[in-house]
Amino acid sequence: MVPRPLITDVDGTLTDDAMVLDDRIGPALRAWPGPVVIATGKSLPYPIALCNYLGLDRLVVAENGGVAISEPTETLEFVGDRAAAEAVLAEYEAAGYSDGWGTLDLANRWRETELVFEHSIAVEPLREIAAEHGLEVVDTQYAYHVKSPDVSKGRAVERIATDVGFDLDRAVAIGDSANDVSTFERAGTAIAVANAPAEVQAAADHVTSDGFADGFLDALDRVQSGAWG
Ligand SMILES: O=C(O)COP(=O)(O)O
Ligand SMILES: [Mg+2]
Repeated sequence: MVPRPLITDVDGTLTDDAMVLDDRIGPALRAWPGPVVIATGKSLPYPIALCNYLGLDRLVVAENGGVAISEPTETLEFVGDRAAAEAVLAEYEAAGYSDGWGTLDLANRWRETELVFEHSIAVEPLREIAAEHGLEVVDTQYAYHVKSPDVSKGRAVERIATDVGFDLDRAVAIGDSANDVSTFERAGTAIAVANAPAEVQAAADHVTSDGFADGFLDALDRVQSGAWG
């Protein structure tokens, strides 16, 4: 039997509640018998470094699907429009608001297809301005992302699956937030960890009892034992 692909979110799924990577994640991902796709809202250097130092193939979705990379097949795809998001930021700032990052902004520094705002900012005016520019605001629970509506982790995962040649119907997707629902919709088995909000849990086939990395590791065990198909 061909091993099942695994598509995993990072923040809130492979981490603890302080967003620190759980020590058990590296061994668990290296032991997964099929391809592993890291699909995150973070900018590209973060998941590339994660794969690098965990010893994983670089199959990466970054920026909520704005960037898709498969190193084995030399795929590098960008979709989305950072300039459009910058126009939203400029208008938001002109209205007296800020993106919340201060002067050392490591969240947007390497971001190429969207912009991210700190989670304590005033989101309603941001939503209004983004909508006027044809963009949307996605709440990952840790930040707000201003992005093109046609950009999604799920669409980027489709691109990687086509290039690498794996079957999404056999894939297992695990995540915790609104930006994971598009992946849930495409994978054969979708699992939300317990810290996911109700609407994200409702989009999954299974929900773990534990939250964060404890839930993720439990989900891997259940899939591998055949309990969750
Ligand atoms: O970048 C974020 O806001 C969240 O990142 P994640 O998609 O890995 O959870
Ligand atoms: Mg997450």
